[in-house]
Amino acid sequence: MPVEEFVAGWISGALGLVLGHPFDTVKVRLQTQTTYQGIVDCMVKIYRHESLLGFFKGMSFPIASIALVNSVLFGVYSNSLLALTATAHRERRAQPPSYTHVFIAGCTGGFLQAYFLAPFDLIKVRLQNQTEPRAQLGGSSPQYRGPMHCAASIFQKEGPRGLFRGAWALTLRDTPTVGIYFVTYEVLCRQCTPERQNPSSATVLVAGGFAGITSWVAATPLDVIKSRMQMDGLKRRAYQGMLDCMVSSVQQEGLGVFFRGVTINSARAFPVNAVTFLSYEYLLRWWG
Ligand SMILES: C[N+](C)(C)CCCC[C@H](N)C(=O)O
Repeated sequence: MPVEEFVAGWISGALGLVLGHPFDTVKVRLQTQTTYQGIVDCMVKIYRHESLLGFFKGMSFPIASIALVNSVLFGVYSNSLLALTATAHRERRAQPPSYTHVFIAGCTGGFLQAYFLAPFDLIKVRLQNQTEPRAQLGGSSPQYRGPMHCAASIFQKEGPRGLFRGAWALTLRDTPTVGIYFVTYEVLCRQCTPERQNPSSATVLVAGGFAGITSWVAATPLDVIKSRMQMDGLKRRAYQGMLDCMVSSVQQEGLGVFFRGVTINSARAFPVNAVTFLSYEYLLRWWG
């Protein structure tokens, strides 16, 4: 994989990420805390209590890790397609792979990236859930002072396995839904593009955006469980495991719990994934 692709993928991924992070913070809070009435209430409370900075909590680690996570996701996807169909990226418009192959390659990418993503995602979620304003003289100071401190204290208190809390739910969330992500993208691109041609920028943006929304809607039920598992054990253990987390969440809050944060997640997914796919396609065209 050329270095330029890696660097540019990181930068464009990071741009999408910064754009989407405030939405992500609201989503994580709605999924794991019961103090908010809805999206607007959550936004107003974050702003009043923690200022604009509150929306950007937990962002530095995802920016540092997106290079790794995105390259595993797209790299494994593309190489799995190569193994399944014996076509490289530049040949795929002339000889389009079947949707089954796209789905299997996507699932493989999703499965492997989940392990790289898990510790970074855990730290992001723990930091996003700290509701204390940053530096508050005389006020209660937050449990974690920053991402490194958060990682170190999880490691100390819970051991190396602690850093992978919620990783199972994350793997189950991402394996099928990354398959859905790439299939949606391919279907929409092919629908809007004459045969054997590259999709236009507008098509790539729209197909990428909708791929983000569709896959996130499908991912939301396990996303809620994942976030709750990641927050578990901070004060006291509430759940025995993933199934227990599902059952007790449904018992206490009804089936609607599985769609907590779906609206805000979709609003975030469109711009983030439009930008991600546009840069992915263009980099491969320029350097391919
Ligand atoms: C498959 N799943 C929906 C989990 C995620 C796929 C999109 C990943 C993208 N980096 C984003 O943050 O939106």
